[in-house]
Amino acid sequence: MRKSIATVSVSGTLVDKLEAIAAAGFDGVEIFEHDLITCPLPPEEVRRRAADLGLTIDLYQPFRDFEAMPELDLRRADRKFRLMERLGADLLLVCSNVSPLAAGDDDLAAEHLRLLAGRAAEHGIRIAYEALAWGRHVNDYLHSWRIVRAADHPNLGVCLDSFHILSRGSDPIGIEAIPGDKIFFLQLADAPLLAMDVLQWSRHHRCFPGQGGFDLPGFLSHVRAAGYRGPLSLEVFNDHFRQTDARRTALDAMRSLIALEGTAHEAAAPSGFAFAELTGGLRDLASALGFTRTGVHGTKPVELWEQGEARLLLHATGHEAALTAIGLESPEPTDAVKRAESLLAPVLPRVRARDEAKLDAIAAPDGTQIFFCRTAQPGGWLQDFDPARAGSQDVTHIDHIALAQPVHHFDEAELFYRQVLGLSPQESLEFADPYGLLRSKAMTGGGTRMVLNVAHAAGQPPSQHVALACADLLRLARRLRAEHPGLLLPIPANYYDDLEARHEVDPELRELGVLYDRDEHGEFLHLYTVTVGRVFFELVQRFGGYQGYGAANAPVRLAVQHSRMSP
Ligand SMILES: O=C(O)c1ccc(O)c(O)c1
Ligand SMILES: [Mg+2]
Repeated sequence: MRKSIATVSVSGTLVDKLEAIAAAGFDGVEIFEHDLITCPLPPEEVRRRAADLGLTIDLYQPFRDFEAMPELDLRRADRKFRLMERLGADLLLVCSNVSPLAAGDDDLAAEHLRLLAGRAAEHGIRIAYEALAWGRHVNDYLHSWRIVRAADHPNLGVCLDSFHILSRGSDPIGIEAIPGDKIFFLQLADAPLLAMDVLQWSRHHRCFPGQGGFDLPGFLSHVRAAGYRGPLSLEVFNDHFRQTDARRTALDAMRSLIALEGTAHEAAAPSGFAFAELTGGLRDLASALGFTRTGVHGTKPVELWEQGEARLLLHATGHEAALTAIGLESPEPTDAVKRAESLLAPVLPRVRARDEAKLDAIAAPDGTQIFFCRTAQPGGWLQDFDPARAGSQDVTHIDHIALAQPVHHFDEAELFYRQVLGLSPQESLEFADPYGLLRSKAMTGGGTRMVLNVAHAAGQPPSQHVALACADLLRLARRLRAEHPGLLLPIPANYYDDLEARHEVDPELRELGVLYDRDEHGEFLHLYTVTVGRVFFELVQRFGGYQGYGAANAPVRLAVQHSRMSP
């Protein structure tokens, strides 16, 4: 289907917006009135720019507070029709009246809309009537359809907007009863499931399909079943997207539509971590945690450090320590890359020596490289290392990797991990940091657990971490406390006073500085190393079916990390 987007969804001036939207591959735009009014170019010039960029102007909007007013005002409409002729737009969105002066009279609303459609027809223009979720009398899509049906004019149809329909909890199955050719326009937006005033929710928190909690695939299937043939158009009012780079937002918007349409290449979710790649000379830390250097890369200054199934690729270079790449176990790496490519993720060029294993990599939104590997396969990536097995077995595998995302790119990161990698978002959590509120969301599937955290600008502790699963965390903690004093993050006694008030726990937790959590499935022990550069390690042990990440203890970790950063 053709793909469009409302200019309100991206940042910049109208010309910036059109350029970014065209660059992302959209076919058309909805021009938001505010963007035109504030634009120095005459409508004819906007029309020419859009055409030069290969964009059609699919809709002009919004026309407000028209129907069922005490006095019919066609003068304002006439002016807008003339403007639309100059702009080359032939569809006007009329949203349901929010004025206290409007009458709750469907016959009058239908009569007014019929007259409006008649006047529009003289200009070759059609009217799409949209029920705003907060409309004074008309706030439900079936109500708007009843009025359109009663008005019975060929130039009048409905505009369906997924936000208005799903935010009110209306059942979208009713869409199938609307004739497809009476659905003049379709606007798509997702949103996080929030309990708040619906107008505020709509104007600030809409997001692209797949970034929120609505069932957009289900919604779209009803619209398709109705026989709608027009464009899929994104209309997203979002405080962050108004501020971020328009090209990046437009590309993300396009990615969300490709995923929603279901036309991306299919690939299975990764089944776990093959490796974590880190720069900045973390050898001493790895060694203290019981990792052994088991290989050296044939051609690159990279060492393989292993323990159980946990593998670290360590660069010796002296940059600030940072996590630069993640290897994911993928049943079919070629499919994974094809899916990523079809969803517009940047595929990274790899320079490799002739006999090295082929590794396919893409870039995540924060620049982290993601490699798709089949470690067990003969000739897999491990062949590039000269192996010598040995070492301790306290750590069994990588449990999860947590990456801080800039606040403006959190939604983009969520969409990436969800659609490109096939992970499912878990509950969004918030916890107090001494200097901010931290948002965190786990993305999981097929044995892979990623945690995305919001990075704050002000004094945020470095926050990339690799969590290592341990067979016997207390044993490892005893050894680390004895042999490497200063390696583990100290935990305040007040934490244990509170913990012991809530649960009967082993007093050794306090001695060792081990943190504790539990959920309805099981228990969790964890602790943290001090931070080196941007990176720290977490050691975890899950008991029973514990599903979480110790988020309840995150405020304690953050406070300790902050106190260590200050002089
Ligand atoms: O928030 C609004 O006013 C508004 C305007 C036009 C729309 O299409 C819409 O969905 C909301
Ligand atoms: Mg709308």
